[in-house]
Amino acid sequence: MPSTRLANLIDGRLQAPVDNRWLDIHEPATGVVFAHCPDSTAADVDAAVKSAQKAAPGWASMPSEERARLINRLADLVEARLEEFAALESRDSGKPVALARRLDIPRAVSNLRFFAAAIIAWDSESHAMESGAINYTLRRPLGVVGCISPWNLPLYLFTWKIAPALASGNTVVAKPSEITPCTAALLGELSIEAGFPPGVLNIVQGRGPTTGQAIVEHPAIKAVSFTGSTRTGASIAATAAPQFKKVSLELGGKNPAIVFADADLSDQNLDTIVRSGFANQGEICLCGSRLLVQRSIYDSFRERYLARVKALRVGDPEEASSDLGALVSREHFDKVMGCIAQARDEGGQILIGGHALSPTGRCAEGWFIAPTVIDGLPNETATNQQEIFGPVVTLIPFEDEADAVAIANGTGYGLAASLWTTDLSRAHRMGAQLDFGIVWINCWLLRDLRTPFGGTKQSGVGREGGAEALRFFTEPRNICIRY
Ligand SMILES: NC(=O)C1=CN([C@@H]2O[C@H](COP(=O)(O)OP(=O)(O)OC[C@H]3O[C@@H](n4cnc5c(N)ncnc54)[C@H](O)[C@@H]3O)[C@@H](O)[C@H]2O)C=CC1
Ligand SMILES: O=C(O)/C=C/C=C(\O)C(=O)O
Repeated sequence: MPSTRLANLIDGRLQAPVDNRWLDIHEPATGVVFAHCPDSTAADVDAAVKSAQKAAPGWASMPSEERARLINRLADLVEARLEEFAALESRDSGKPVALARRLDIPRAVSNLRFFAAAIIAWDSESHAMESGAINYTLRRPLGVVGCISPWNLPLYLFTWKIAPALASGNTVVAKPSEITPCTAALLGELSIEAGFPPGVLNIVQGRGPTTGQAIVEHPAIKAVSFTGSTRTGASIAATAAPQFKKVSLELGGKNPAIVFADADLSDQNLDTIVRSGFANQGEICLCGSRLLVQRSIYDSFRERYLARVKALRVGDPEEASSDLGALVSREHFDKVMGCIAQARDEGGQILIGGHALSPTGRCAEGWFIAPTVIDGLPNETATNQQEIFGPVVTLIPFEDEADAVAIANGTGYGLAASLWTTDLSRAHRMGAQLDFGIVWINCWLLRDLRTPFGGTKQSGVGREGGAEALRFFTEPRNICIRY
């Protein structure tokens, strides 16, 4: 298949970057370049912002039912081409096509439909004063907003940002990751077919420090919604603060999965615990990369857990039988292999995996790593403190509830914890004590799009999802009427 050139979507038209410079897009499963993406500059961003500014008044004053209709139309178009999107997402990111078909693309469709419905159902607050006045809150769109998304769940997270931004009446300048730009580019094409007015949704492809930075810096961008690394989140916050821009930052995690001796360790629950560590090659900020197990069941649990991890099949993402595919890039593969080497240096015992894999055939040169489980490292080690973002899980024993809370909270991150217990009182107690934005009890990644989504500490600032996202993308105005 000849390699293709992706385009920017600016002012309702597919355009090449002003400087005509392009980035190579690799297929992680083979290491081969299969597409080229615009290496856009500040000039492309500026053109997108100007178009978004022009479109803003019309889009903001359009009835929300009409905005919702267009967003639903886009969802229908994505759904109609689900297979094509899933194949492209898999090729671009290395994830199994089965996962993209089951999770990524359906969730992208749900994101669009959810916020199309949410904006119609959204109501405004009012506060009556006994002294004879009534207040109500108007929520106005911010104007032009920036949405910057990462490579691990490309279309899933891209739509998670643009859907609430558009539904609440903002015009958007969005940038997907330069590592996985393909599905956002296809979505951009479909937005033209759906009938979005020019300038409402602009997609500028390119690198973080250039294109991304230009979006964050642009004075006409009123807010930035970002998902990605903690380091980049800090840089975005530093750029945005002097301009008093709103920021929503969804950053890294070092999440605990906590298994008590009284947990229901059915096959189904064990499968979920394994999935929480290794889904999407461990490249999800919510993955339970620290597996805390009560000491009284440590040995028996470890045996059953390892048997299941051993059964995971790593291979060609195109094969329906592959549970894990390739890591997203050579650079990320090197980072994860470096983390495994560091764990060895710290005295960790590799129970399983710990090495790269070379599937035969077309994937021989791909960036595959065997699911890896490491034992024997205290919580304070770098391995247990740094986000690895790969198929690597550490096992950590704990004595009792207080010990589990101390170890779980003993990290600079605070995104998501999962807790496995049949003791309901313990579940409530720990739910209140765990310093994480999300606590899953006897489940993992069970998502209700109405709930607040985000983390504490270095995992970010603000919440996405449901009304939280609509609040972020709007400015409240208090109207007070005396009668
Ligand atoms: N929490 C999460 O969901 C994610 C965490 N990560 C973590 O980050 C590590 C590095 O991965 P990267 O791809 O380098 O993540 P990154 O945070 O640099 O990239 C995420 C997005 O931000 C953009 N970006 C980068 N620098 C920017 C800047 N100065 N201004 C504006 N936008 C900018 C990128 O182009 C991309 O679209 C991973 O190993 C992983 O640990 C990566 C992706 C997602
Ligand atoms: O909204 C979700 O269900 C998942 C979000 C995941 C991330 O933000 C991530 O992995 O970066």
